[in-house]
Amino acid sequence: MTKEPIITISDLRMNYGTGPDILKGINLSIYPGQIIGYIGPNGAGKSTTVKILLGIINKYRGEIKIFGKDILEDGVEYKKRIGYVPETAEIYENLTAHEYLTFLGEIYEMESEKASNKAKKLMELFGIKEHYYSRISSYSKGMKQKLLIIASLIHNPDILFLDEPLGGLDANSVMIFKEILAQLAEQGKTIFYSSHIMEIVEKISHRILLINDGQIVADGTFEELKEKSMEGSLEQIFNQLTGFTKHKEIADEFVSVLQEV
Ligand SMILES: Nc1ncnc2c1ncn2[C@@H]1O[C@H](COP(=O)(O)OP(=O)(O)OP(=O)(O)O)[C@@H](O)[C@H]1O
Repeated sequence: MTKEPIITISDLRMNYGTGPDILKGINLSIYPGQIIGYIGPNGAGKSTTVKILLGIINKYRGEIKIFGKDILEDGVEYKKRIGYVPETAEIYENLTAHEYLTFLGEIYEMESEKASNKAKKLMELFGIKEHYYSRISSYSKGMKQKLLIIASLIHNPDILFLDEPLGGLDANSVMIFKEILAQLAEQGKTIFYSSHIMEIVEKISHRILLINDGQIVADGTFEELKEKSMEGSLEQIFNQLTGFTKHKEIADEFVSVLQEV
């Protein structure tokens, strides 16, 4: 790979104050123009990694460089070039989409009118333009998700962090969004895609990272992981690498407990 990495993570370790390390020495170089599928079991450390990269958590050990600069030294500058769809949305329900998106645009130093026009166009393309002046509290789940996606992209960021971004989206919208991601990657944007939906991660990712118990245990293209593990699907690779073989046993027991009086 001839390009310079856009994100470099060196020996990243962190804990939440008490107990053992949640991240146990992560080393990664991420290159522009790639969709990175970031997967792992519940509690493995995915959201923690993303929150560190976003600067939300800054008590960590190791070094992180984004756009070539240590993020602890770069302050807010690098954040202007980053977009984020969080796992749980903290949308300001009492605002309208118009208010929310123009407010965000202004934070990103866009002209208010330009931000508003762009927001309206993007809402139209997602089929929700007629709700532009409605309060977000009146939106359906999928509509809120579309709004979050627009909010993460309105300033045309170079790196996009997506945490389970498809929640509530209908099949047609999923198709549009997957195509948008592919085109953004082609333009050289970097997309960090964290999800539990293995079929989608398998299809869209140029590179898959599997974190288990705070460590990266697999790193490669889907084809590379498949070859190494001798498994056919990403779901099976995930089961194998996380040492999980008991789904039937646990389900049997769960159903049998339900039948107890
Ligand atoms: N604010 C917090 N305080 C203490 N421990 C936390 C906090 N947030 C997360 N943890 C712990 O850190 C570990 C990693 O959590 P994290 O949210 O990064 O996992 P994840 O891989 O994103 O999981 P999921 O797939 O369930 O979203 C878990 O053991 C969790 O209990």
